[in-house]
Amino acid sequence: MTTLGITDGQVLRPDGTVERADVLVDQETGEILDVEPDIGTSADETLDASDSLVMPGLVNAHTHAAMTLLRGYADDKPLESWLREDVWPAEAELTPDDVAAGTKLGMLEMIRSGTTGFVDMYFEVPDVVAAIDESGMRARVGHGVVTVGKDDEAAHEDAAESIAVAREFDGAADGRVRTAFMPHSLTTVSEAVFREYVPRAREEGVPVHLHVNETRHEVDPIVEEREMRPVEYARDVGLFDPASDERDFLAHGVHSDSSEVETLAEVGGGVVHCPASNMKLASGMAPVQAMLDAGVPVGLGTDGAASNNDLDLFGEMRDAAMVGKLATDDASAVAAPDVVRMATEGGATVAGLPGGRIEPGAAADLAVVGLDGPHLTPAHDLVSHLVYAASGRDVRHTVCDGQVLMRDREVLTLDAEAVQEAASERAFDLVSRAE
Ligand SMILES: N[C@@H](CCSC[C@H]1O[C@@H](n2cnc3c(=O)[nH]cnc32)[C@H](O)[C@@H]1O)C(=O)O
Ligand SMILES: [Zn+2]
Repeated sequence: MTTLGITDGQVLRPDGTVERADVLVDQETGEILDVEPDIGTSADETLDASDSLVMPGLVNAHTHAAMTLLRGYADDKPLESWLREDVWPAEAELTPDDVAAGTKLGMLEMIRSGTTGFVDMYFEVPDVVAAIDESGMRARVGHGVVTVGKDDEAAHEDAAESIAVAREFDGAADGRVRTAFMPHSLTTVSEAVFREYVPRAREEGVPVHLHVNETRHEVDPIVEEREMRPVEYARDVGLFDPASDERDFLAHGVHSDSSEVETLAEVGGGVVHCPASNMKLASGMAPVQAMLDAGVPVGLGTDGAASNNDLDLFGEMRDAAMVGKLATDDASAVAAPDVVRMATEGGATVAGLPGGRIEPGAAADLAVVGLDGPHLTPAHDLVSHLVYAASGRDVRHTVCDGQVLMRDREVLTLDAEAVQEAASERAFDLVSRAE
């Protein structure tokens, strides 16, 4: 057994308390062995956590990692015109190598800011998986299906590809990669495709992940045509089935009404709250406190870097807390401890990934946050600091599956300079092809 010891830090425990302890990790199983004072120094490899907080690695439960290539390419527009006029034309030009380069850039940024696991909906999934394998991160990935504007044959091909990659790559990268069937949304994928392919996802034993209730524009046609709320329609086509072993989960849920919140709680449907993307595209604000109160599993996501515009989950935590209060006119809503839980354990639960808790037997997915900056002084309450004062730049070390991905702010698994250079070059080339 080779061990990793994270020494001399304070540790954020699953109940939200903080205690002085070392964390000892079995690097072969990737699990935490123990959390006790003074147990780390004799480990094979050590990480210094003095003046730092060891927290569960953050989980970005909804993103499109390769969209880093379109960061800052089209801003200040609502979702529908942003997608149709700018994003989709550029994405039509993407090559597998572009997607690999953009995904690596996204992972570099995520590792730098303490994220250890993510959910990725995109295309060229084999290349995405190869990049994840290299980075050492954990992810649930899928091929996003869009059928609007396609003939029947092309629509079926797209959906069949999503099922095929979900089957092929589940368990890849030593089990760090899991998969899902990922229809883009209830309005960009036809009813026929849902009815035919959701059962196939069930046969493969993979969950379904999609965008739901993101904008009013997406809700209205469903309510008008079907006289059902979107979550109800989703259930009608087979999603959020409590009898399924897999947890289906939706991104956004902005316009979910109280009946939909009830339903999601009842059936255990997960929600990924993406506050920055929802503010930037003026989509609205999800009823997050109501979801938490009802017992809906909630995680946090950045969405793609083109609608955020970064992948730093510390920013998401602050946004979630701030807008959660503003939207409900209640300063006690979406409180810091709940936000930290959403960004860690909540995201892991929603995405069905290990991690999110620092305790013996849990996956050793960890972020070590330096506390020595003036903006984190004095340390009255470290959970408060994580949400309201810290940023991803405060992260010193990142560990996933027991392996050190970043030591002293240097990413070990990806060559930062080469990744940034390749992504810039490909991004400029991509947009010039699209124009
Ligand atoms: N196979 C599909 C690709 C779908 S991938 C997932 C898609 O979600 C898009 N996307 C990114 N952010 C958002 C959002 O906030 N809402 C809805 N879609 C988004 C993204 O641009 C990408 O096209 C095709 O042939 O077009
Ligand atoms: Zn999205």
